[in-house]
Amino acid sequence: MTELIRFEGVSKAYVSTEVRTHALRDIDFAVSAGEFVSVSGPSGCGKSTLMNLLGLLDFPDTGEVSAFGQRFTRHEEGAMTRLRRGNIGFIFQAFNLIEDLTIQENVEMPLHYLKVGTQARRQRARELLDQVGLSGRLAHRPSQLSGGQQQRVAIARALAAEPRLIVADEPTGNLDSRNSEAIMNLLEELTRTGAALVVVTHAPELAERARRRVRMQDGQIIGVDGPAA
Ligand SMILES: Nc1ncnc2c1ncn2[C@@H]1O[C@H](COP(=O)(O)OP(=O)(O)OP(=O)(O)O)[C@@H](O)[C@H]1O
Repeated sequence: MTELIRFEGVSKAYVSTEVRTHALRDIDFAVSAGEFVSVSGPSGCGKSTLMNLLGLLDFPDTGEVSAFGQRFTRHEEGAMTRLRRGNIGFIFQAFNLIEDLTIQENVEMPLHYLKVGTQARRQRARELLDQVGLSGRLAHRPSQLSGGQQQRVAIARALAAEPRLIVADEPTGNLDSRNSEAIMNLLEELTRTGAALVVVTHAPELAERARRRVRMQDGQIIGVDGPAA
């Protein structure tokens, strides 16, 4: 299987005036094409930090990152942004949709960054919103939709640029059980399209659906269930 991203000996600390918090300690981790991986562990164990690094939003203090065929030994903002926009989709607990834009415009956003033409952008956004069952809501604003519907928009947005990797941070965290179930089904379907999905979650019912389940504690990976990468 094609390897998309690999961390070797990755560590990351946050330094404030008083304390130094070791958020990640010597992590080795890789994700291959089409995988469905869950990451769980207690609050503060480093899950969000790991997701930020996976999403090429941040860079480790020490260690090496290889992503989409490129090897980084230091923070290279431009290259990381380019790789991120072309290869990675994001889904957040708080949906993170832009209220000033319609649902359709929100889904078009990643394509806008990639300079895809207006017509192609619109068409792709409509197709995706149709796939997530929201074709009747194209001109609505995010706040006019339920939480479950907003998360479906966020999933459509994450898929817009046909990413090879999707990172999701507590995607069902703000949803009731019925909406969570619908979102979990949608995420599972998404892994059948060939994209890799890495999901951080406290919810055992979501974590258990993943083929590989990573457990973290105190900035370290303490266990992996399922096939090794
Ligand atoms: N910007 C920051 N500045 C200082 N410390 C931070 C910062 N971000 C995270 N930390 C600390 O790093 C550690 C790991 O945080 P992280 O957010 O990755 O954990 P988490 O597992 O995602 O937690 P949660 O489940 O509560 O979201 C924690 O001790 C946290 O307090």
